[in-house]
Amino acid sequence: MSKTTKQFQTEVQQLLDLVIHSLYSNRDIFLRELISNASDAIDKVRFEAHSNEALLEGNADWQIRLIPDKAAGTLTIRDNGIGMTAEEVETNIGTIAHSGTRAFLRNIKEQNLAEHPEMIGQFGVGFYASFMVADRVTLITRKGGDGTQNGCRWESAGDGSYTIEECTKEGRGTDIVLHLKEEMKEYLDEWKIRAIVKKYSDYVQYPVVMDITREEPVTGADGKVIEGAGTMEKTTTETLNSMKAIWTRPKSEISDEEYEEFYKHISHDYDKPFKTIHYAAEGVSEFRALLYLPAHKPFDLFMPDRKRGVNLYVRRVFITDNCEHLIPDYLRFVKGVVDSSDLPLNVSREILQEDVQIKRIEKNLVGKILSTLAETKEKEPEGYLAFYKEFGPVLKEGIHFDHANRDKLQELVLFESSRTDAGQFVSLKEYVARMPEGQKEIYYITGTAREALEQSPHLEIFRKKGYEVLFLTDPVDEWVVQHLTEYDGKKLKGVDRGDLELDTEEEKKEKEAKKEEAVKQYKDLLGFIQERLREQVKEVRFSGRLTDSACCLVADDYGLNANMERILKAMNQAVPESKRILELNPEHPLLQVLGRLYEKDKESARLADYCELLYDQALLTEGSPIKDPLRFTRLVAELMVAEGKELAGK
Ligand SMILES: Nc1ncnc2c1ncn2[C@@H]1O[C@H](COP(=O)(O)OP(=O)(O)OP(=O)(O)O)[C@@H](O)[C@H]1O
Repeated sequence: MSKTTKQFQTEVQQLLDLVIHSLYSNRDIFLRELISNASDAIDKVRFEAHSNEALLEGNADWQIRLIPDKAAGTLTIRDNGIGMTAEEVETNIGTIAHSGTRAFLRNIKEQNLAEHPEMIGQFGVGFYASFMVADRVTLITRKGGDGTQNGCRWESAGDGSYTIEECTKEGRGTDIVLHLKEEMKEYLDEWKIRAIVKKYSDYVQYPVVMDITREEPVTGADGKVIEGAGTMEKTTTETLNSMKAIWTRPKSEISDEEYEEFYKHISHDYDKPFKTIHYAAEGVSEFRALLYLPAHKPFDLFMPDRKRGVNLYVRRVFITDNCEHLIPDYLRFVKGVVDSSDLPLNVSREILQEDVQIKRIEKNLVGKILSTLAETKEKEPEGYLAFYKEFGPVLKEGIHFDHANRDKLQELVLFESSRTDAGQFVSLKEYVARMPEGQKEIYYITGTAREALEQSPHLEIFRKKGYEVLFLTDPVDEWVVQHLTEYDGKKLKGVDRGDLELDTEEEKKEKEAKKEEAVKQYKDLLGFIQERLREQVKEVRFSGRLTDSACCLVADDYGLNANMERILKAMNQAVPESKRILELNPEHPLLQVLGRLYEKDKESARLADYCELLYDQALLTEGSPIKDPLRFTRLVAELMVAEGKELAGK
């Protein structure tokens, strides 16, 4: 392959522009990113060499070497990791594979990145961070096991294009040569480099080395200083990091700053973590875990191709960052490291899928995370609330998927309610504790937004009775309530489904009497409305839940409610045919008008129109779309005109 010039994928260039122009608040991190890539590359070759020793080329002296060259103005980061083929360079460096990340980048333009660098930090600028300090970057790499002539040289000035060509390269691995910008030459300074490595990469488990040259007194063959002989330059290779995997150290010896830096290293988050969980499990399964609960949700929390957050190590050797069964999906926001003493080093990724040790570890991690959350909720309610606002919708998925931990999870979930202010939450325990006497069930309403739910006619009777209703506005809530059907011996009941057990015996009798009276009076009318709306509803009946509104739609106990219908449609799923019940308020004046019209002329077109309007009204008040908005507005307009004419005639 001769030297070719190629264009970056649009989003890569966009990312580069963002890095160059917006991310100047902490340039030092470029070195952390490159050392971290080098360390990942060594992890990979070390792991793959278990099944293919040829990759090693006889060199297992793992090392990341930093080479500052003041004369050339370059800083080189050299590793003897896995290296890349030319194709890999093109896909890894020239493109962004994740569609979610691409979409995010497209949208990020409008944000003020200079003020919110954490937005971009969320997915890690990785290699591109080089361009914060360099105006040209050369990458020379060769894949382990390939011949020395199969190297690849890539170069770019970060201005939209790059060149790529083949080259020879002696050692396996990758050199990143940063041609430092004039004002970035401080990164050639030994002390600056030392300080950055110590701060950001101390725990990297391979030696980060650098040649250090010092003026020293001349010594003789016996190593003794020769008096009066002056000084000479002496170069020694020094390891700059302690290489102590932070998770293997005792908790008492680790400072908050160290925990924080490690979190930032693995998560690319700019913020501190919300909670750090560090422990050693002993017994059936032996492992150490260092887990973090982030403070803010990443942009890709709901994207299917997001990265997993917990890396698996076996006795300090990295195995995978993609172990599916290490942590359940509903805790996918957790970041960290698990280091097992039980698994074999050459465990294959396929075996991991089925491994009983992994299942044990998962069970233990989940238990620890949930108990930490429970403790936090108890001791730091405000902190927990802030965390819950970020991750509550994900945590709630556990109620649906994690049967074994449902009891614990139901203590962790929070909901807004008719008694909380917007943005404030209540737990099920608190709800039950403040239930007024006489209330037997826990009530909730599902929908898309609190503002809409507050207006719902379904709440009227609950307001009157002083019963609190939980507002379930996350799409996942519909699934949550399918599994969370009871709490503390009390049934959870949707206010928009089935019959409600709200009244005392006396109230019931009174209401029944009223209903009977209404049925007697409007029996034929009820039948007539039902007939007119045969296509739309299953039944028309009088309501016990309305006090102010004229009508509403309710689902039967197992039918689809309006919210579920909306969610399924939004997911492009087939919505099963399910008609609901139209409930009418027997005391509403509208019913009397309909009654009079019916008596006067059953065949009247206006009566038929009113039936339709009634149904549309019920749909609109619950926030559902009506089938024919044009016809609806025409009917309302006609009504207004008729009213006008009547007025004129008076
Ligand atoms: N020193 C290296 N040796 C081998 N491969 C590398 C090296 N540096 C980068 N790569 C490859 O390039 C890819 C992109 O690197 P980049 O730093 O941009 O992102 P990343 O490391 O995958 O993601 P993140 O920085 O978010 O962890 C890496 O996934 C890796 O495959």
